[in-house]
Amino acid sequence: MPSLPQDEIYCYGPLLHTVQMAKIYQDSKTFVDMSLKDTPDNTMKKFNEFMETYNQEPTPEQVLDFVKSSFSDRGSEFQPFTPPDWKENPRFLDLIKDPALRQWGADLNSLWHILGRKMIDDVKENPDKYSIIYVPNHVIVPGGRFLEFYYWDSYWIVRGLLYSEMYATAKGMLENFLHIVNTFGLIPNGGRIYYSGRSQPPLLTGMVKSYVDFSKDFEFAVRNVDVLEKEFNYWMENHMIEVDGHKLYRYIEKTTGPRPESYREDVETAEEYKTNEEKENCYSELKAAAESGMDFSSRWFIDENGTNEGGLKHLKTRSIIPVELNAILYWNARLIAEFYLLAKNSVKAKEFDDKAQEIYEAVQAVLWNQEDGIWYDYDTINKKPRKYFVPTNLAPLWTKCFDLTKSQEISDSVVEYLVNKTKVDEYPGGVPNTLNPTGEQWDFPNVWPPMQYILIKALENLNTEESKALAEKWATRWVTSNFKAYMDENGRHMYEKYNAEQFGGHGGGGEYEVQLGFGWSNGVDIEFLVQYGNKISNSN
Ligand SMILES: OC[C@H]1O[C@H](O[C@H]2O[C@H](CO)[C@@H](O)[C@H](O)[C@H]2O)[C@H](O)[C@@H](O)[C@@H]1O
Repeated sequence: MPSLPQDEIYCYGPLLHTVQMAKIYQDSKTFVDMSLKDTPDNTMKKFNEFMETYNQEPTPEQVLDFVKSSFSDRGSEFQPFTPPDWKENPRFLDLIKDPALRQWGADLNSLWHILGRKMIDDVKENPDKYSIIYVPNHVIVPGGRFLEFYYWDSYWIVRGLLYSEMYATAKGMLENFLHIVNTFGLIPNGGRIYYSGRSQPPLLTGMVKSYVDFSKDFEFAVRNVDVLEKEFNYWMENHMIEVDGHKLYRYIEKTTGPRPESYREDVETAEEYKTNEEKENCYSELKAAAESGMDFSSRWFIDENGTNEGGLKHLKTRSIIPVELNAILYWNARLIAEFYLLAKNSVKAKEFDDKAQEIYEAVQAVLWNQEDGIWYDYDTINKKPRKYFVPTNLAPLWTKCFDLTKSQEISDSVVEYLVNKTKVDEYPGGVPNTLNPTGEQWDFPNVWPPMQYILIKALENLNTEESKALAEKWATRWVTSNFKAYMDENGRHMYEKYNAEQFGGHGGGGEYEVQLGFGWSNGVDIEFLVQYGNKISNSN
């Protein structure tokens, strides 16, 4: 990622440190989302004078005055906007049998209005004054404090848009991502420059596949396959780790300093470390966890005994090989091969089929656990599988990174794992992200929409009687529980995360309040309403 003039305001440096450590906003993200009233240079000059005036020790009130005089409120980079291809009655609504659920489907479709964002022209003309990354087309965002695009969220948002027949909006978002790969060489975690040192689970190729499947616009894949290859290579070149001669991939981030959007929180987490090196190490683990999308979770803890107990000081994200990242990269390679074949480039198609095969073999050799009949993350410090439940243990089934001829055998062990060994089928509000109640947002009892999606698709892909029955049961439970939460007396809300222990409850915990909106929740519910809505009734 090239360096930008506004980096020293939004990404590192004394101004960022002074403002974030003054605790003038409850949510650290508020400040880094504000736009500049003047150029970065002039703002830095003004800041240096301000610090001199107050002997380098301004009070929080003085810092707040400085921020108010130098920055515009967050959100000022957008203009009111309705996606032009929005339709009131997309055909998917006809597939929903229950009238109350059908009305909810219509409400979900209407939420694309509220989540649509278009940048004002000034962002393109004066990008130095903004932390937002300029993109040519409008986007659908997650919602709440998340005013910009998020990489992996967009996979479920794009699928929801496609069911809503908003092909132009979906295609525009894909073009934005392709533009970003061409400009930055990677897709940042989210649409802000302070996110650009890390990515998120690489689902652009999967989004292109979804778009092509729905629209039959095969030319789009043919035209852009080289950009998808470029993104794939970014992951190959920056995330590889070898285990027993196999190349696998993990989450890792290489910039220095705390996460700008959670600066104070990260400084406090690193407080117990004395040396700069230890602190930087801690920041790197936090940022690598953010790259995974699961920030934060005991999934990334390795304590002194090699277990997942402890807290953020035990984060060892970079030393854990995550099942889903490897399963997704396998899928990317397969899809890129498919697109090269469409482009009649059989040499490239073969190259990517070979890459897929290589990842497949590594996943089977290192992550598959024959004893339990499931895949596990791998701990490279203690050289052992991490035998903890995470929905992503099933990700190879979602991306078809498994031997399809062994479906029944795998289905037997996977269903046994879910129903009897981990008992994750027993929760009324969905399958929790882990079984470890740490208070972190990606731990028990929180249930996350993308994970319900991965689990249900995994079971569907096994295509056995038992796995299909469980998939239908979980999809029904998910839809009806989310509907109950939506109809709650506190208002009509879609939440970013839900609660395994409560049918109709919503999630909490972690470093920010539960957010409303919400992009991926809407996308996942729309897809399950499409698939199972002819059977589900609100009284199920
Ligand atoms: O500001 C804290 C963190 O917020 C984001 O993470 C969470 O929200 C994202 C948007 O829905 C989602 O993609 C991610 O999985 C959530 O954990 C952000 O992505 C983090 O990088 C950021 O530090």
